[in-house]
This record gives sequence, C-alpha cells and structure tokens, in this order.
Amino acid sequence: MSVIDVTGLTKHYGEVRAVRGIDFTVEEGEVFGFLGPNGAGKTTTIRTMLGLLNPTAGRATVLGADSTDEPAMIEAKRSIGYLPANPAFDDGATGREILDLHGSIKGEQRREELLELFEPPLDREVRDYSSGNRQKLGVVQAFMHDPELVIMDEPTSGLDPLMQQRFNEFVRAEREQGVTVFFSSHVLSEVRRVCDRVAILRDGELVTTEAIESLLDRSGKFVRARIAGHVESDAFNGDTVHGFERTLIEDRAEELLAATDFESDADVVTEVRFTYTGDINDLVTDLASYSFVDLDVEEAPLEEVFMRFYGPGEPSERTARGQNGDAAPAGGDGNA
Ligand SMILES: Nc1ncnc2c1ncn2[C@@H]1O[C@H](COP(=O)(O)OP(=O)(O)OP(=O)(O)O)[C@@H](O)[C@H]1O
Repeated sequence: MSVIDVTGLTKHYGEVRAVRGIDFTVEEGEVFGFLGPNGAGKTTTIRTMLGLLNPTAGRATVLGADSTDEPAMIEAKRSIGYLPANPAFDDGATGREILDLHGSIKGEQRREELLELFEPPLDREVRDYSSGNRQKLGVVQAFMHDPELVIMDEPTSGLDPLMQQRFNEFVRAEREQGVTVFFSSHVLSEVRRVCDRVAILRDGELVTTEAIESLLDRSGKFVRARIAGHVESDAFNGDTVHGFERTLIEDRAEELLAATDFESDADVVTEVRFTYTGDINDLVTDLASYSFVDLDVEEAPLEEVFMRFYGPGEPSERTARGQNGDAAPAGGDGNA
C-alpha cells in the first residue's frame, strides 16, 4: 500500500478550478517533492490530502485513511507530521508553550534533539518571531512526535541558507531512518538536493511525476558567459543548445576586461546565455576556444524547464537587448 495515494483529485473554489484530476502515489521511505510555481495548486492539494478541504472530485488517502473519513484521519494524523505554509500559531503563546501543547496531544519523543538542531527561540511570544524562527518552530513541531509521514508546504521558505542546508541534511537522514517525506517547493534546485522523485504541477494539472535524476538530465544546465571579443551568432548551436541569447557589452567592456588576468586587445565583451542539455564535456570543449571574463554554469531554473518541456514557445524567441540599445540577433535552433 502506498503511503499517499491521490486519484483523480479535483478541487474547485467556486469558479476557480485550483486542482484538476491529479494522480500520484508516494511510497514508504521516499522523499517526494511537489513542485510548481505560485498558484499551481500545491497548497490546495496538500490541504485536501489532509482532510482540511473536501475534494470536488476524486480522492486522496494518507497512511490508508481516506481524507474525507474524519475518524480515520484523526487516527492517521497521530503518525503524520504537518508543516503548513505560514504556520498559524497562537501569537500570544511562547514557542515553549506551543511545543508543550503539541507534545501533550501527539507526543514529543524527539523534541530535545530537534531543538538542538533547529534552535528556535522558546521563551518569547510567537508574535515577536521572525518568519524564519516561526518556520524553525514549525519544523520542530512537525517532527517531534516521531511521525511515519511528514507533509510540509514550502518548508524552507524564510530559512537562511545555513538553516536550509541543515534542514536538507536532516531530511536526508530521516529518509535513511525510513520516514516518508512529502514537501512542496517552487525551487527545483532545492528539491534536487533531497528528493527521490518529484511531481510537477502547473495550473492545477500534473505535468509529470518522475525520478529527480531523470528530470535533471532533461532539464540541463543554464550557462551564462561573458567572453572577451565578439561571438558569432551560430557559435553555440545544435539540438543541445536552447534559448541562445547574445548581448554585446560595449559601455563597460574596458572595465570588465581590466578586471581579468589575461591580455586582450578586444574592445567589446559579449554575454551569451543558453540552456545546455548535452554532455557537459562537449560543452567544455566548445567553450575552450574563448577568453572568459566570467562564466556561470548552474541548474536550469524551474521556469526554464517548464517553458522548454511543457510550455508554449521557447526562450530563444525572446530578443536580447544590449546595453547599447542594439538588439542582438538570437542564434541557436531553439529545438526542445
Ligand atoms: N480559498 C480560496 N478561494 C479561492 N481561490 C483560491 C483559494 N485558495 C487558493 N485559491 C486559488 O487556487 C489556485 C491554487 O492556489 P494554491 O494556493 O493551492 O497554489 P500554490 O501552488 O500553493 O501557490 P503558492 O506557491 O503561491 O503558495 C490559485 O489560483 C489560487 O488563487
């Protein structure tokens, strides 16, 4: 039996069709990322799965309990941790009081261990907490009763980078212990560090459910390079180059070149940007003939992945505009 089983789930708010006929399962011990841009329907799905909203059609079960079966859900929730988006705590209570109450209802076997790791303040009223501290308290609350399944809605929002990293390491360690984790995010680079599989939601519909490795293989790298001199419009092409853009930087060329270690008689710098889905070694070979002012190679942002695989048109249809106001022609074939 799957830990989460969602079938044909649909949720309308009046005229708003927030979620439409989505299907997915999450298996025991998986870390499952639920990805989508703002308004895609992530929170609606999560709240419906937990019985906080009634589905318009379809069904969801968590730990075998149907989300609309109240007694079954009460029982299941003993073994579920939940971190909502913007957790709404009693603002007049201190963090300690909130954890005491939660502990008395659901248990607190792991409270001390989690407090040492996430260090939320405990003796101040929650109304005085920063959003990051609220989130840290929420994470402690979600895990402190040692649940089998943890469902979190954008858990790292508000956390600083160090705390995000600690959270990611913690989730990975939980997976090793067999805990099933489901969490939503709108940042692909965040879920890739911890998830086994992801589902991508857009406009209330599921566009794909797949292993994170296969998604990343297909989504490729985003390359942004500033190169001394001119770059031909067809310098980077072929079916592994997507959305090629080229911008001449004339105004600041001298300043940029002066900051490099190499001698150059170039009087312009060309910025190129594209997404690359081929073998990274071939990319390095292609780049080797240029002198770089700087080079960034990073994961393609989620929006880029959406546009290329699931959306209309290609980023290459955009026209890059140079700082001197000239439009540089877009090259590349733009094949997806
Ligand atoms: N209570 C509500 N009444 C009417 N429409 C709603 C309500 N809650 C959400 N919606 C709409 O449903 C759609 C999905 O919203 P939802 O909050 O589930 O998306 P989300 O993916 O969680 O977004 P975000 O990342 O911004 O939190 C949006 O169009 C939103 O405006």
